[in-house]
Amino acid sequence: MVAIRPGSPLTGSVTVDGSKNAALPLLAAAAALRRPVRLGNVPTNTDVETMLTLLQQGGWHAARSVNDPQTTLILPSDQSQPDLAPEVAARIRASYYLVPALLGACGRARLPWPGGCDIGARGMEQHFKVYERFGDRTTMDDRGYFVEATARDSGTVSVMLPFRSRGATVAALLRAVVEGRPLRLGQPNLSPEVLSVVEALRTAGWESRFGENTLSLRPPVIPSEESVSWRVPGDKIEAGTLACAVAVTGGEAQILGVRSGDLAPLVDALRLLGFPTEADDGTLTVRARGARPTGRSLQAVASLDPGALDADFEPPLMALALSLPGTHLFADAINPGRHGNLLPQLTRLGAKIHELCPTECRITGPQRLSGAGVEATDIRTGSALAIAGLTAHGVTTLGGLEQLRRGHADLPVKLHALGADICEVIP
Ligand SMILES: CC(=O)N[C@H]1[C@@H](OP(=O)(O)OP(=O)(O)OC[C@H]2O[C@@H](n3ccc(=O)[nH]c3=O)[C@H](O)[C@@H]2O)O[C@H](CO)[C@@H](O)[C@@H]1O
Ligand SMILES: C=C(OP(=O)(O)O)C(=O)O
Repeated sequence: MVAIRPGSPLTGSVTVDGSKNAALPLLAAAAALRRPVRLGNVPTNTDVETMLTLLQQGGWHAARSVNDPQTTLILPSDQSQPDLAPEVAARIRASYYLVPALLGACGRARLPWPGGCDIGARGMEQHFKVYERFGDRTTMDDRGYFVEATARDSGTVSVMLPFRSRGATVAALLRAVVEGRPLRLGQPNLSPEVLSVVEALRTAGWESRFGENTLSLRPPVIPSEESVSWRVPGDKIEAGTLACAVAVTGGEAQILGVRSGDLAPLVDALRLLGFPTEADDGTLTVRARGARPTGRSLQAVASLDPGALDADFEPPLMALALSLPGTHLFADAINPGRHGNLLPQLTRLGAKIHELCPTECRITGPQRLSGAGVEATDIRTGSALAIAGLTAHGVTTLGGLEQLRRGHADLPVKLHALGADICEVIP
């Protein structure tokens, strides 16, 4: 566990890791492509390490470069095998991204129900609808699901998603890649993580177009087996978390290595609250020293719509808002169990939170928090508690670091580098 105490304002600069949630589908895309892929800026958090283990189990060569451990080489499978160790695959949500690659390599995929953050019912019936549109047979039981490729057609596959699921969008893209078929996808998820996959496929010769309501993909005119190089974008959520930590302490810092466009809703939120914030040329600058909170009401509503607030920004913003004047609204109906994880932990620090319903709450600040023992019950609950601990009077001990490390290789180290009073303690 780590112990956190309030201290001086966070200052300096720090570089974020590659994004876990972009790295996971890019690794699966590399496996689906059946060409050598050199992927740079691959973070070392445990979910990504789990994904690399799964690729190796499936027969792919997936290894970090000795000279540059952030670069991973993924080579096509010659000895594929579709039955990945269920206890490993069940650790992460993103094991479901491997279905298309396994279908391409073995014609079938058997996986356990996905794990990952325990933040409410997390269905995947839209993935199965996607596979069925490609002619695959799907079966499921208590332990997991089985997908089998049956059809060998070549025309365009059209799929209309009922909502903008990131997982189902990636499933459709990668299934089209494996089958070499054009895809027309209605109501796609257009998050930066999905667009990173689209961009990567373009470098491999796939044509793609998208507007707000449709995403289309076409195979390369001349297929190639040459290697391609991709790069995982910087982690927007890690950057946003660090920005909230800087703001809560009244500090001033530069957070490097993240694309400015990925941060627009977070930057808007910080500015609305009164923190001068710029995102330019891969650098997020937060100047909270001497900043006057506006007292304006933040409405942090998680959404899957293009350009809207990513659900994973909501917890760090909630931790920040507790220290600010005004009445602020928070909602995450995408992950219906998130508040059930986060709110009781913040309450242990003395936060007064008015729950409007299980997925919506109102906070009126500023509130004075007191240090206590808390638990990272999911990745973003962990990072929000680290932020809250920076202002809570006394010592906050944060346990459950294995959850935090699933998404961030070393968030406490980065906070320490900015001057936070945070250290690892043996319980
Ligand atoms: C690995 C990864 O990138 N995880 C992110 C991804 O999760 P996740 O992979 O769950 O995201 P999706 O966009 O696919 O799904 C969002 C929600 O829709 C529901 N759903 C989805 C598909 C389906 O077939 N049926 C169904 O019911 C689930 O309740 C799910 O929680 O997006 C969430 C919301 O932006 C983020 O909080 C997670 O950090
Ligand atoms: C919810 C998250 O991850 P996962 O979907 O992998 O559980 C997350 O990254 O915050």
